[in-house]
Order: sequence, then structure tokens, then C-alpha cells
Amino acid sequence: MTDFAERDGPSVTEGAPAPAEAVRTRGLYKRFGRQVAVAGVDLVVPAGSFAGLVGPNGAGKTTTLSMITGLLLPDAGSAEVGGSDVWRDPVAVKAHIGVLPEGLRLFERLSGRELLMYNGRLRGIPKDEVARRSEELLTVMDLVSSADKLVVDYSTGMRKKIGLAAALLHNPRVLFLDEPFEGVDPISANTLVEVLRRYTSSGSTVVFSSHVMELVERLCDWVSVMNLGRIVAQGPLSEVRGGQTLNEALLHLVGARATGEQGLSWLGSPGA
Ligand SMILES: Nc1ncnc2c1ncn2[C@@H]1O[C@H](COP(=O)(O)OP(=O)(O)OP(=O)(O)O)[C@@H](O)[C@H]1O
Repeated sequence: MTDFAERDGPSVTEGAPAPAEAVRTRGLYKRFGRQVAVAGVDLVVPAGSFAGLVGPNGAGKTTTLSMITGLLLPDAGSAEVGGSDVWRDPVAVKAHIGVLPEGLRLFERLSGRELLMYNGRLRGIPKDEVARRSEELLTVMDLVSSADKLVVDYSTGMRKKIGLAAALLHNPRVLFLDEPFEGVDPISANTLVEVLRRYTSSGSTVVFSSHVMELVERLCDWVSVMNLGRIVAQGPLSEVRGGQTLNEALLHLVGARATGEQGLSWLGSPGA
């Protein structure tokens, strides 16, 4: 069963109202050997949000997103997207989500245009429609002049843009992006922001992880803060910030690290 509103594929509960929560996890848990990466996460993202998942290095953001998008099997807990259980109903969920994972792996020997065509056909979208959507996405992403270049020759920012285009091609209800702006120049970042804003303005949901607090503050209306495998704050941006900048709030929530007054005395000392 799926509660997704119908888009490209048939929906089991046609005409059913979309659930108020786009994403909901309960007690999500993952351990790698002795390392507990995700220690019981209850993540909530309201439908239609532009949601940010933030936290220090190693907080468990990528592991959480991987479990929610069906890329990594949880040890315990559950994840629902659009009311469907990710691990009990993976086909329904995957039909309605788009993912830009960390360390994005692409088919390097295809051109950008071929990559989009391949993705669209895999999703069962008719060829003419894939071609039409691909050209629009290539234009918006400013990739037309590189569309016939092999992906292996794309720059980091171009890879992010073609990856985002591939993730959007089937018009998903929920889009998951792991560090989408990492390595992207400011002009390309503005393009990505514009595309994502347009996407959420029609009621779709974006969940993205980022270390760039200014960007999260500028874009997001909902924020989940992770530390040491747990959610330590979650809610509307203004509530999580509590009158501070998001950066200040994050430092309070996760605790500022020692700045090294005691150590590194040799660093920068002549002759040391
Ligand atoms: N495949 C793995 N094997 C072993 N440990 C892992 C693996 N993946 C993640 N971890 C560990 O799990 C913890 C959480 O990692 P994760 O990548 O989810 O954090 P993150 O919040 O995304 O970090 P960053 O902001 O640096 O990308 C870290 O301690 C990491 O070393």
C-alpha cells in the first residue's frame, strides 16, 4: 500500500490525501562493528517542507539518509516515506523518491544526455517524454553545451547538477540530497537553489544534509539536528534557532569543541 498521490506511476490508494508527514522514522538504529552510527533516530519531516539535516562530522546524517532511501538496511527501527514503509514496500517508495547520494556514482561512460535517457527509461517513462524533460533539465542546469560530453569528464559541480537532474526526472514526491552543494561553485549553487525552490513550491518535499548553515538558514523551513547518532533538536527553523543564528544554535546543541589552546603550540612557531 502506498499513500503517495499519483504522479508518474499508478498509486494503490488513488485519490487518497497525501500524508502530513513526508518522512517519519522510528527508533532507526545502525551499528558498524562497535561503532554505533545511528542510535535510535525519530526523524520527522512534514510534507512540503524544505528540510535540512545538520550536525557535525560523524553525527550519522549519511547513515540515516541511506537507511531512509533504501540503500542501507537498518539493524532496528523503521522508516516511512509518504506513509509507506521503506523496507516492507521498497518498490512503492522508490517510485516516488529521488536521491542524490553522497559520493554519487554515475555511469561514467554515458554522456549527460544519455544518462538522463537511461534513468528515465529505467523509470518506465515514455521515450519522447524523457527526451522532453531531459532537454528542459539540461537547459535549467546550464548543461546543454556539455550534454554530449562523457560524465567521466564532468567537473564536481557538473556531476552534482546532472545527478540532481537524474533524481528529478521522474518528478518524485520527496527528494533526498546528501551534501548537494559540496564542491559546487556559487553560480551553480544558485541554479540548484532555484530548481529546488521551484520544486518545493508545488508541494514536494526536499530533505538535504549540509554543513553550510547559512544556506540551511536561507532555504529551510524545517531543521533536524543530529549529534552522536541522535536527533538533538527538530522543528520549524525559527524554533530550532531560538532567536540565535543556526550556527550558534548548533554550537549550543552539540557543544563547541576545544579550540586547541593547550595543543599545537608548535604550529606556526619559527624553528619549532
Ligand atoms: N560503512 C561504515 N563502516 C564503518 N563505520 C561507518 C560506516 N559508515 C559510517 N560509519 C561511521 O558511522 C558514523 C556516522 O557516519 P556518517 O557518515 O553517517 O556521519 P555524517 O553525519 O554523515 O558525517 P559527515 O558530516 O562527516 O559526512 C561515523 O562514526 C562513521 O565513521
